[in-house]
Amino acid sequence: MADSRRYFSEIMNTNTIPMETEEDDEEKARIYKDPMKRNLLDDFDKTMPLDVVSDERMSVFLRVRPFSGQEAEGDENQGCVVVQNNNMVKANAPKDSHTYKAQLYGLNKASHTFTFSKVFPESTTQKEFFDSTMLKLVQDFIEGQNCLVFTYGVTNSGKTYTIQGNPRNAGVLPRGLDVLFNSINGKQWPGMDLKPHMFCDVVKLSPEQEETERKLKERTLKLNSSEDHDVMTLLGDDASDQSVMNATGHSDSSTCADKKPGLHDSQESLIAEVENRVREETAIDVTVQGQIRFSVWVSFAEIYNEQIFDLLEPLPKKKNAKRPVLKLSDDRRGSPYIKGLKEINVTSADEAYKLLTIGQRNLKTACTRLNHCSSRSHCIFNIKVIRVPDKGNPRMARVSMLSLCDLAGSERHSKTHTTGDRLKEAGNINTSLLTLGRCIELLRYNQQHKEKEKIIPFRDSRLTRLFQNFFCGRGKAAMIVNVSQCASMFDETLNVFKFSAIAKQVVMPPKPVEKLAEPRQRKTKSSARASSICWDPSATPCE
Ligand SMILES: Nc1ncnc2c1ncn2[C@@H]1O[C@H](COP(=O)(O)OP(=O)(O)OP(=O)(O)O)[C@@H](O)[C@H]1O
Repeated sequence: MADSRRYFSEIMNTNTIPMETEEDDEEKARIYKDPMKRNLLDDFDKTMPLDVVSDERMSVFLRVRPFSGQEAEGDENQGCVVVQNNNMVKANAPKDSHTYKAQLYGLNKASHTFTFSKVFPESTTQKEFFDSTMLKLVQDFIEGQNCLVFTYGVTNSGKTYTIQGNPRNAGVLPRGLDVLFNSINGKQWPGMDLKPHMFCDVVKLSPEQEETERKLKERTLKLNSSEDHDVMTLLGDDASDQSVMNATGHSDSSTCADKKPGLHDSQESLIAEVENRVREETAIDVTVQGQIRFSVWVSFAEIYNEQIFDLLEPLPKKKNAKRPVLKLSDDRRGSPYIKGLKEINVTSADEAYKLLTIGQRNLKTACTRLNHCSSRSHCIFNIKVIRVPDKGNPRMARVSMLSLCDLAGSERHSKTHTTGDRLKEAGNINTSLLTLGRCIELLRYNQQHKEKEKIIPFRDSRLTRLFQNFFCGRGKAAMIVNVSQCASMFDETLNVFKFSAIAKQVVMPPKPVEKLAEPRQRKTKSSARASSICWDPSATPCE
């Protein structure tokens, strides 16, 4: 407890640079100057029914990465991370670490033990990890629950491997997509006339709008590295030589090299990758839900330097052109969502996987252009399922969302990046992860001090605003903690352990009771959407 408090006071003092943006000003004006428009849900969130007894704690899973060949041969294997049993791990400070030196002065302990919902040793396969962590969440999601899964760990600890994996050894995201489509096979809603809207609403599209959606999907699926080629050609050879320094002061090129697009990437290689990937075969029985049809939509966003970008948006071809920045907005229930983020209807896991790969390639190219490494971004892949009663009124549809977030490396970049863009970047990563830490700490504090609750600073970063719903009863959250066993990263890894120890104590509040409302028709402002019908699906019973 004292340790975790010290950790938070310590990281509070790191060099962070909060960015004031136009959006922030608008936001403040909206919230503070116009009390009529103030989002009271924020105030209620801290008093939401936490007093209702709920024992469901946030699941926190630990995965230990095996040593790479190079690490195993070097001096990295010093028994720093020892798995004790299914739930417990011991962290032993190596002699060169700050932690070890601090314990000589009585400031710290050389060994710490941490418990988790489940600990996965280095021998765990991708399949075993998925079955024990995500499968149940995918089932909850298909049955209508909003779920968030996010990874936390230092750079190179295995976050992306765990979430995305590779075509031969898929991570939890492609496996989740496979399970979803294996389960709803033959039960899909025909057409694209029902589309998710805002956080979890649905709009009914006109035939013309449906056609527009179809063309948008076609265009997006055709996005490929021919555009990347143009970009790379424009940049010349310099682009592929760029490397970034990582937190340990070494060149990041080894981490980033495999993340940069090759000049030979093409639509053909993408098709081959999709066709040859190894698929997950599990299916969940959805017949218990009754006569339901399912419509699946996906989106892919990046938060970099506290700015949100659409990874399914083609990159501007001109060398100095900026990517469009997306804003956060609240729906009428106060649920934050990314305004203008493309949502694409998918009819198979392969289509969704293709979009995931296109988004990753976009990210890599953007990173190369902007001279930053993809591990400096938070990447959020959203899957939304609209569940429509088969023969009933489509107005009885409900939406649920599964959000998978690959967070930026949690090490303190400010230690090594002290100038210009790197400093701004480091500050922003620290700000969002620090805010996430503060939110989790205060969630836990409020649950233990109901008489003097504190306001949770969800609004202090884009990331925590997006996570807010899941932490406040409108969904479930699970955290995957990735650690490497390397002696050189021990101090940072210990901070990751301490962070997760706090997260594990957070109880997920029960879903707030929502009033039943009459389905309503609403005309949107935009003439393009003039015929859209929007209703509140979560307020109407499904069956
Ligand atoms: N469980 C594992 N088994 C085998 N290899 C792994 C495992 N976890 C990670 N790796 C390998 O370790 C390397 C680093 O993993 P990865 O890129 O997923 O780290 P990361 O935490 O996402 O890093 P960054 O924050 O820089 O994106 C990769 O080469 C990956 O293939």
